[in-house]
Amino acid sequence: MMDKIFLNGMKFYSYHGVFDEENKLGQIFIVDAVLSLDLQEAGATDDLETTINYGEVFHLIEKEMQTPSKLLEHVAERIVRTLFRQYDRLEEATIKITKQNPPIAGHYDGVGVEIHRVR
Ligand SMILES: Nc1nc2c(c(=O)[nH]1)N=C([C@H](O)[C@@H](O)CO)CN2
Repeated sequence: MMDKIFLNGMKFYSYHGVFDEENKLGQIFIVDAVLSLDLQEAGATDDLETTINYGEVFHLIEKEMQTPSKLLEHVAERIVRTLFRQYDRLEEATIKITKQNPPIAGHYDGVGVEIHRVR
């Protein structure tokens, strides 16, 4: 199994959605990211340059979340593309985006998408 870096429960106030009200009012989105790469070198050398800095990943994701899209699929795909472009050592990425309170009447914990891409 491949090594992983994860960022769990990132929260952003953004304006993604199919409906006008979502684009105007915005809402909270929760993003979970799992990045697969070989972490042996970082484990052996203790050197941040030999891995992916998850603080930097947070800010890349934050920037993509600030650009409105209609579909969560599109947001997730943009995030993955940005990460692959930025990090040569990244081999696989899983991005999950959850809306906890979309304009859907009913009781649920959240709705959303999860995508997994291999370079
Ligand atoms: N597969 C998807 N279905 C829906 C999305 C989406 O992003 N992906 N979005 C919406 C609305 O924006 C939702 O927030 C409220 O109905 C609907 N379905």
